[in-house]
Amino acid sequence: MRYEHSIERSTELLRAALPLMSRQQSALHPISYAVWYEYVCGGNPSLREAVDAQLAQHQALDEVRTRELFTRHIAEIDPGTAQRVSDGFSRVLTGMAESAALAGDQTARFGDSLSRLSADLLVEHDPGSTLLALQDSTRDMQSAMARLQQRLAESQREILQLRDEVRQARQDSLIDSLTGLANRRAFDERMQQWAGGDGPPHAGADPHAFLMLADIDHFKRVNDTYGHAFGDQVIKAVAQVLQQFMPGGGLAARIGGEEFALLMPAADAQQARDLAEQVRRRIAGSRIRRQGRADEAIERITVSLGLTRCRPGDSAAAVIDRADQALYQSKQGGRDRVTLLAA
Ligand SMILES: Nc1nc2c(ncn2[C@@H]2O[C@H](COP(=O)(O)OP(=O)(O)OP(=O)(O)O)[C@@H](O)[C@H]2O)c(=O)[nH]1
Repeated sequence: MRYEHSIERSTELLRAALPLMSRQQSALHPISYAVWYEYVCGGNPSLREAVDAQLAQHQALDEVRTRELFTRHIAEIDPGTAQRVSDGFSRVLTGMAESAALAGDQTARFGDSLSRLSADLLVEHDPGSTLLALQDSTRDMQSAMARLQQRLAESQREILQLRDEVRQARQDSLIDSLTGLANRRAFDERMQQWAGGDGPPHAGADPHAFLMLADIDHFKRVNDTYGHAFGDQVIKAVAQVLQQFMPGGGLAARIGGEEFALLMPAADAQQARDLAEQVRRRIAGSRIRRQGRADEAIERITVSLGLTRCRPGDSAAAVIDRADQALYQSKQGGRDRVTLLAA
């Protein structure tokens, strides 16, 4: 998801963020602004939860905590992007401060000239020339205000662009670059959301959530026999199958070198097992060919799968541990099989 806030919306967010920011112990700078902007816009649940927990203890955010929140929930992006965004905020805020100061000076000058003109009127100067001078001052004031408006509009555009960059970089940081599946961090976040009491992510549609772990069998041998590049090709092929079978509301992730997870809603254990069996069969039945060597026979690629139900009340770690035990049993039992460990 990308930020698509209108100028009006980002102004609203700016207005909402600034008072919250100023109540904290941290200085007002681009990093604290980013934290509070994310907080008020509501698109960053983990940040919101962390800030709310802090505020619930009536603790204002100090410098150290603010930077921690930024690093953990916003800047988990490459340092180059983080630096660019930070520089961008500095620029935008400095520009806004300069514009406001300019407008302030101009307003003060306007006030002075009004006082002078009213004094002139009182001492019977030529009223025509006084009115002309008044007209000039008003025109100056109008153009200062127009410049201010333009600067603010430019600043807002720049903020939107920077927000887009942060969101995009964060999005990228949740994707596994080899397969395009969710990565370990995205998987952990989703599991935490569920274990944190929000209910399974797909609870609205189906209260039954299952976790399936899959591990490619004898993958070291595949790498050793056909090379690392072919190993990568196998990983991608397995990922594609998981993606194909992922039910709506589920999450398919690559959580280790040759280990995958599928978080899925299913009506009951039988349905979850059927889906895992389909995944297993599809992979075992695939013919993955080496690029440029279409005729070469490759040994069958298989996966072992461990499946368990995610029960309300379970911690994320407990569910993963149970699925891991089920996977281990599949390996011990001869591989290329599904084991369901009842909760
Ligand atoms: N090509 C490739 N290989 C990887 C990647 N990540 C991990 N590996 C390899 O995956 C292999 C995993 O091997 P093991 O954990 O020993 O297990 P295995 O050979 O799959 O055997 P079982 O799991 O017991 O069936 C190691 O050789 C790693 O080097 C990757 O991104 N690409």
